[in-house]
Amino acid sequence: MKLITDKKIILASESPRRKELFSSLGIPFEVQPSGVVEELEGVYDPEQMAIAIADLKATEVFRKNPDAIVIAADTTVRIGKALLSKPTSNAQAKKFMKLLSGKVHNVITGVTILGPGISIAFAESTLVKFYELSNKEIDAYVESGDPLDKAGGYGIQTMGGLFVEKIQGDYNNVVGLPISRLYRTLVTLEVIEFEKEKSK
Ligand SMILES: Cc1cn([C@H]2C[C@H](O)[C@@H](COP(=O)(O)OP(=O)(O)OP(=O)(O)O)O2)c(=O)[nH]c1=O
Repeated sequence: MKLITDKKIILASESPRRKELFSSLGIPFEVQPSGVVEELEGVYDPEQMAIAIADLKATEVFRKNPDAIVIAADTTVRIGKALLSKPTSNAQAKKFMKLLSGKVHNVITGVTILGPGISIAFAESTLVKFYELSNKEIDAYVESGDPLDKAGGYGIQTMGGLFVEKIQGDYNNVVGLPISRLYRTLVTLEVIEFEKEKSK
């Protein structure tokens, strides 16, 4: 299958994982990180919050590129009533790991698509269950430096994947971009289409 587009597409993200996942569509795109400070006032549920932050990122880049289709995302981890974004220190990353140990959490990614006449957002949620973690393995994992650029303080695609007992939902959503749902949405919006096979 080959996908094509006649639009200028911008992924408003500095995340290498998002870039890699978006590349799987096989269409040309540019990367322009938004530089937005991810802070929001007010009370939001996790889905609303992930979408609101994705909106901020997409809006900032769309303002500078009003002819483009701009796609932004935000990932957050919810456990009980707590929302875990990226840990700001190793000490906080250890706290996050202790909270997640032996429990089920949600990984929620909000996605916003903006373009001329297009404004769409959705949130995708994946359930992840961690095994019970020992203090030794938490310390060893956190000292590796892996948690600091990742929501919830772990990477399912890196050694954090060793802690995962079960997952229910889209794996790529945990990595940071629900690419299958995004692909479907872009097809529905006619931003991307299938290249017709040339008749022989
Ligand atoms: C839970 C989890 C998150 N992550 C990453 C995905 C995101 O890059 C990051 C969540 O932070 P975000 O704030 O969503 O994204 P970002 O700051 O990295 O990039 P940008 O805002 O420019 O798009 O956590 C993993 O790589 N693996 C995981 O298992």
